Amino acid sequence: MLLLISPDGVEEALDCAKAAEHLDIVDVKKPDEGSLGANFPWVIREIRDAVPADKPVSATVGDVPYKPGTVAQAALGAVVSGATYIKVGLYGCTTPEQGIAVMRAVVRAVKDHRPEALVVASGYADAHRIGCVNPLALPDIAARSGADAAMLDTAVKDGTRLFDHVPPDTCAEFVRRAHAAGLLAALAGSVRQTDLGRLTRIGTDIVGVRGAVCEGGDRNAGRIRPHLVAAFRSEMDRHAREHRAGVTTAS
Ligand SMILES: O=C[C@H](O)COP(=O)(O)O
Repeated sequence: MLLLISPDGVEEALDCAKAAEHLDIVDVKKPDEGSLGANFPWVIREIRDAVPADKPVSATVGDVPYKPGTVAQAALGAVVSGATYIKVGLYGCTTPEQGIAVMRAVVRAVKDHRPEALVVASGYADAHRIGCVNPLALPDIAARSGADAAMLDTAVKDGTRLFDHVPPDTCAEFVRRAHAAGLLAALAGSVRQTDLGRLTRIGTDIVGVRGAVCEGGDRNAGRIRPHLVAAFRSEMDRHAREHRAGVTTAS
């Protein structure tokens, strides 16, 4: 399982760089503009320059509306600025068809510019609270639009968590559908160390976190700390070892 960490700007990205050996992807976002809030192109560029070259930089394009043209332009901005994972939160899409229309436009915009960049179609575990497309529709949306990964995060960061909205069995079905379509499966949403056993067992490819590696577990007031990133990775590694050895723990 790969570890994706979401700093809110250049300063936190520098702290991520100090913990680079413990993480796999640095994800640029602007949390005060939403769960998948988009940051400025110059911030993506600065962060690309600040983190080791062998660590991919991801950028969120935003909690986007059902406006394929607008979103395709934003996605191009992210890839031109140096991101090689482009994440789109389908916030304003109420049907799979709308999600596919947005994601097809994004895939074309991104891959015309940089064919090897990975496009991530993200839905929301708490979709029922915001009226957007059902979480289990994401793998099909991603596959039919030519994206590379399907993801779930939470839209409302109020302390509720991924498994509060999409139970582990349903997350397992999400992962199964993504893998059946040849996609990566990414899961996030106030994930804690105690969730890592289940995320490992269901075959999650990428886990995305912010709050769990911030001081006090606070994604808004706390800052990302390198030692918390190291501790989180260590717990991931422990679960991976136990999974390989066939050990099942309670969490
Ligand atoms: O993409 C990952 C998100 O930033 C997760 O943030 P969170 O762990 O604070 O919910």
